[in-house]
Amino acid sequence: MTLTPLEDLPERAVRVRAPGKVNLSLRVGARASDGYHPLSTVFQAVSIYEEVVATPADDFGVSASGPQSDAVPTDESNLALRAARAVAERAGVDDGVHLHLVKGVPVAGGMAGGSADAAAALVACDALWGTGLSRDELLELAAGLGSDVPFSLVGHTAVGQGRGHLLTPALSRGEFHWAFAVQDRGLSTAAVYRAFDEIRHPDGPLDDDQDVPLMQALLAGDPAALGAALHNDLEAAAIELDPGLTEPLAVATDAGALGVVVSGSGPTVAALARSRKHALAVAAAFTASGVADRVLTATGPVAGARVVASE
Ligand SMILES: C[C@](O)(CO)[C@H](O)COP(=O)(O)OP(=O)(O)OC[C@H]1O[C@@H](n2ccc(N)nc2=O)[C@H](O)[C@@H]1O
Ligand SMILES: Nc1ncnc2c1ncn2[C@@H]1O[C@H](COP(=O)(O)OP(=O)(O)OP(=O)(O)O)[C@@H](O)[C@H]1O
Repeated sequence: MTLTPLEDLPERAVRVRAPGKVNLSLRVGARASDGYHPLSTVFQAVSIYEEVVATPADDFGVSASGPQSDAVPTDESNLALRAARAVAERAGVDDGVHLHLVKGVPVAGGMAGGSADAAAALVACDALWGTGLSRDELLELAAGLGSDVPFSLVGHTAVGQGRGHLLTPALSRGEFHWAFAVQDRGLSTAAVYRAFDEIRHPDGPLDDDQDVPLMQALLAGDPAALGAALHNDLEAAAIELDPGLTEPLAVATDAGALGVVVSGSGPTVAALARSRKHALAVAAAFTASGVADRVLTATGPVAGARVVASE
C-alpha cells in the first residue's frame, strides 16, 4: 500500500491506519427481537489497511480514493463521518473535520472495510481534537456505529460475542499467511443474514466448545490445524446469493490451501496458505483461473486502529 508522504500532509493532519478482518470462525444463532443475530466468532485482523487522514475543517466532510472508492458513499451514511460526529458529540467539540479515506480493504467484501474507516476516524478525531476519550469510551462509540467496529479498534485476535461487539482477546502465536479473491460486486450484510434466516433455523444457545480446536491451533501457531478448523455459518447464504463463489473456493483448494472460507458475509474468499510464497501461489491461481476481479495477499494477526502520523 502507498502511504501519503509525511511532508505532503496538510497542517495539523492526523493519519490513522486500521486493518481489515477475517472471521476464522463465525457461528450464528437465531435472529433476536432487535433484528440482530447472536454470534460466537473468532476475528483475526489482517495486513490489508484502510488509511484515514483527518484535517481540521469548518464542517464535516468525507472523500475517498483507492480501489472501489466510487462505491463508497460520501453523504451522511458514511460510517467514518458518523464516527467523527459521534466523537464531537460525546466530547462537546464544535469544530468540523474533513476525512480522506484511502481504501485498501474491499468495499462490501465481508472484511469490515467501512468498520475499519469508522474505527480509524474515532482514533483520528480523538487525536486531532485532543479529546482524550478513554479506550472504553471509544469502544462504546464503536459498538454504536456497527457490530464489527469495536474489533477494528482492538485488532489482533479476539473472540466476539453478542452482536459480535463484545470482545475477549485470544492468544495466537506466529504469523499466518492469506490469499484473498476479491469481487467487484459486493454483498449486502443484511441480505446475507436474511438469506441465512431462510436456510437455517438454529435452535438453542451457541456452542463455543466447537471452536476449541481452532483456539488450540492459534495458540500453537499451527497453520494446518487452523486451516482445518476454519468455519463460517454464513457461507451457504453468501453462496446462495452469489453462486459464482464456489469457483474461488474450489481453485484455492486445488492450489493446496490449508483451509478456505468465505470472509464474513462475503463475497471475498479467504485462503489460508502454508507460507508467504504459498500465499502468492494461491493468489496466482485465483488470477490465472479468472475467478477474482482482484487478488490480495496478507498476514495476520496485526494491530487495530493506530495513529501513524500526526503533526
Ligand atoms: C458478518 C460480520 O462481518 C461478521 O463479523 C458482521 O456480523 C457484520 O457486522 P457489520 O457489518 O458491522 O454489521 P452492522 O452494521 O452492525 O449490521 C448490518 C446488518 O447485519 C445484520 N446483522 C449484523 C450483525 C449481527 N450480529 N446480526 C445481524 O443480523 C443486521 O441485519 C444489520 O442490520
Ligand atoms: N466508509 C465506508 N466505506 C465503505 N462502505 C461504506 C462506508 N460507509 C458506509 N458504507 C456502506 O456500507 C456498505 C458496506 O461496506 P463495507 O465495505 O464495510 O462492507 P463489509 O466489509 O462487507 O462489512 P462487514 O464485513 O462489516 O459486514 C457499503 O456498501 C456502503 O454502502
